[in-house]
Amino acid sequence: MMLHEGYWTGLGSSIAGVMFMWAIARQYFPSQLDFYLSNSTSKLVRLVYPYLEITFFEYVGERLKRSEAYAAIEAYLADSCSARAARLKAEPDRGGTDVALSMDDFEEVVDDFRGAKLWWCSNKIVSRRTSFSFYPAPEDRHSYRLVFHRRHRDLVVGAYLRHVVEEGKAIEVRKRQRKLYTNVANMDWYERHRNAWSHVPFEHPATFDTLAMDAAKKQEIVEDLISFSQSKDYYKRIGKAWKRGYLLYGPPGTGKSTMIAAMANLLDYDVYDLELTAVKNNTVLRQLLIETASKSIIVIEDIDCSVDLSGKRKTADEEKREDAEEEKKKIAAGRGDKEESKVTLSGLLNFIDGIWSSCGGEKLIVFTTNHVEKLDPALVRRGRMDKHVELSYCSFEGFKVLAKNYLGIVEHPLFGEISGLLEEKNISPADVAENLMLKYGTGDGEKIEACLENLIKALKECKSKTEKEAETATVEEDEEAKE
Ligand SMILES: Nc1ncnc2c1ncn2[C@@H]1O[C@H](COP(=O)(O)OP(=O)(O)OP(=O)(O)O)[C@@H](O)[C@H]1O
Repeated sequence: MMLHEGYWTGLGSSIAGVMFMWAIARQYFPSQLDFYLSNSTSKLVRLVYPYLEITFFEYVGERLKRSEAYAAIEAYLADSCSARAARLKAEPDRGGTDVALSMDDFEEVVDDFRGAKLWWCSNKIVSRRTSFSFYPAPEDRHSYRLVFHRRHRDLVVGAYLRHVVEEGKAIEVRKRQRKLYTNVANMDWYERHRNAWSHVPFEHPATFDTLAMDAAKKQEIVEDLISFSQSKDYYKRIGKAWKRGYLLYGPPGTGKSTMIAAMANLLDYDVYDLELTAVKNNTVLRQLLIETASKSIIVIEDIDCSVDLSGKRKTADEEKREDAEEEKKKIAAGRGDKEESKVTLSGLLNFIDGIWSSCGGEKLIVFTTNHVEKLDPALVRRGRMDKHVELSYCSFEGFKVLAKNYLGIVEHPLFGEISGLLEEKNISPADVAENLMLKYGTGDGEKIEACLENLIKALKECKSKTEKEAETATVEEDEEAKE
């Protein structure tokens, strides 16, 4: 049927009339109209589409921080549902030594939870790229969308999401490549990453099994660490930050660093090796420590050599004021960055007691020293350093652990002589280990015997315990006399 020209003209002016009335109405009753329309539209949609959706974006807020919930969902879906996904993407994992599979963009998987069916979909909002850019635009927004029936709302919002995030976090911990962080980075790294910590994969093989020390003491430490790592609820209940301080002390080469590696391996923690002498002042120290993640050990080795242990304790505000004044003086004098470290004992104590409590949980802080007697009692009092562990010269029990590690033996005719010598002489486990390296002789039996003979020789050359004690006493007397 042909419509004549007059029809179109009439229709055009009617639409224009309706639009004019609509514009007038919106001007006088804007909110009432919007409410009425959206309400009736959503009622209609709900009637025919009984599903709800929740979207989890990768970056929240100012895009500064990756959402922890998103990361946990990603790990959960990669582990539990990706087997069912048709399209997967592969990325290098564990420092590039492995391949990690996860859901590809715009892929869907179905999950089952207590009889409820849930659909997950991975989305990406691709941002516009300028024609001359070769790089992926940083504004690409990744998200996961969860779709479920309205009747499962309470189950999903309560138990299911908790289950996904908890499972996801546990998977992340299991699969992550642990890291050894250091703050002694070059300025290049700092400029590029704006992060004071640089890191390498943490791959130290030490375990408590291979550590030479008294078996009962070792057992006590292992139990203490495990109980700490399982005490989240306990710390919450008593209102204390989930942290524990360890002080490891003893002569050089007795296994303090080795024990820290064994602790990290036991608990699956990262290690932050904090070189205090490279920290400019207390403000930088605070920043560094705030940037440490949970499930980690913060290590300050040779604490007696790293911080000025003299001086009275100051409050955090006094510390900040002093740092600012120091900075001003430096600028006025036109001095560069290569300054001596200005970290003070009170800066360290303020951190352990104060800000420490508010920056994430599950952290161990470990101090090591060869001279426990030099430490300020305030630094190592219980509550700050909860556990004091002495690592000492090699006992026969310790030697047997090393003989098993290095030579693969638990008995030998020379053990008797070695046991007698170890009772008389002071030798560090590091020196024992050095002598047990299979580098002498030919056949296995001959090599082992050569190692043990070598150790006996080294032990005979060591000073006896009484000689050593007398020597230490004389040095201390001389130092006192000088003072
Ligand atoms: N108790 C021990 N059990 C097993 N191996 C040990 C032990 N003590 C030392 N070693 C061996 O000696 C080496 C040096 O030990 P480590 O660095 O742990 O000693 P340390 O007490 O930290 O020394 P320092 O005070 O000089 O830093 C280690 O690599 C390890 O092979």
